[in-house]
Amino acid sequence: MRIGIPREVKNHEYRVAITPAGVHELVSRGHQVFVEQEAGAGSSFADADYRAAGAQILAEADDVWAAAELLLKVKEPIAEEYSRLRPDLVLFTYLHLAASRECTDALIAAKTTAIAYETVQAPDGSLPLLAPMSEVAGRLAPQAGAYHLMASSGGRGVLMGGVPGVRPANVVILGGGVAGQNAAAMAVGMHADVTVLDLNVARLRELDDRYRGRLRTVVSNAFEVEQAVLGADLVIGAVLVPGARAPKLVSNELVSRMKPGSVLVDVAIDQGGCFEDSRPTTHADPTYRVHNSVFYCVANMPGAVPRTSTFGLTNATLPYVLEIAELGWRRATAADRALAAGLSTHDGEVLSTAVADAHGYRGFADGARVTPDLG
Ligand SMILES: NC(=O)C1=CN([C@@H]2O[C@H](COP(=O)(O)OP(=O)(O)OC[C@H]3O[C@@H](n4cnc5c(N)ncnc54)[C@H](O)[C@@H]3O)[C@@H](O)[C@H]2O)C=CC1
Ligand SMILES: CC(=O)C(=O)O
Ligand SMILES: [Mg+2]
Repeated sequence: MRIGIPREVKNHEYRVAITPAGVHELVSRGHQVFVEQEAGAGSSFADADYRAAGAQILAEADDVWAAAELLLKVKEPIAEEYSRLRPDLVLFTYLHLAASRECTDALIAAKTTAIAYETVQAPDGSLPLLAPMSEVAGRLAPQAGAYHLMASSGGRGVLMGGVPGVRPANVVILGGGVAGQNAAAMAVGMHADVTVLDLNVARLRELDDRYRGRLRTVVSNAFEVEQAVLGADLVIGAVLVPGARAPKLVSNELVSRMKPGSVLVDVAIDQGGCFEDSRPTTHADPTYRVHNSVFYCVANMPGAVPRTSTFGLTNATLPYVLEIAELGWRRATAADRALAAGLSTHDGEVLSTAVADAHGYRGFADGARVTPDLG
């Protein structure tokens, strides 16, 4: 199969969809790989590294897209890329379509077959292609929060770990899944006072067992979220309902009663965000104020640590890329239900219930296809 790897174009996105080792694996199995010039530069991979692994380097993004039967990306296509979408292309990338009607409609209009990394779902319910980036974003969240808690960054002027004789920062993590657990690990490591809220008691039990009193676990409901948020210096939003828009757990009114200079990091922003006032920001301009609090809502947090993230991403995606390359998307999704769960659009139709629901597309019944009215 012909596989294309363009350079990412989103703001401060330095990841690339595959490492040279991944290219080597594909080429050694007889596939052709086309990499855009400098695509790996942000992750410290030179064109020569890809060439040595067997890739052909192409100067123009247009040529990479045109050469590809299967196009691997990191982030969803953005407006300047929509014209390159086409019906005989399989696009495999993070899509977050429930949060973007514009991108959904672009894929539908172009009749592209799109498979979303973040909804590939293993039989146990886990999300193997979201997990590595949730690990990265979760580990970054206390780091970003700690930075913005500094008075010099507009925050409350609280040091995460305090000092002997002075209280540490109060850190509240909403959602104890992959991102939440990784955020907790770092926040505990920084000696903060950490509380994790989740609906899933089994998750909280695991955390309680692992940390043996070094963090608190609380079942999530509106009352407990309010109590926790009012006491917090730093709130990290890390909830997920797979494929769907994130539930809004922190209202504008609640933020108005938070401590002045408190910081809210919304990791769940790529699914629409779990705070009422969340809107996506970029690494170039990551924060804004709501009442007296600082909101950080960067939708591609792992893009800031591209070298780590590109390895983590390729480790997870390569087995699925190989399935698609060897079998074609139809046979690959028929053979692997985890991969099939990632199918989002095909031939002008939405194949995901959660995405169709998020955009109110009419006539969608679970498992059926829907042709939205793009009117
Ligand atoms: N901003 C960024 O750069 C990145 C964002 N993400 C996002 O982070 C979010 C979390 O992802 P994962 O940790 O992998 O998901 P996960 O599925 O592992 O964990 C989500 C957790 O949220 C819990 N939850 C759902 N509703 C809740 C509620 N009302 N109250 C409390 N907990 C609730 C679930 O029980 C689950 O434990 C996703 O939206 C994902 O897309 C992931 C990577 C990068
Ligand atoms: C998961 C995702 O969207 C990201 O890593 O940017
Ligand atoms: Mg994202």
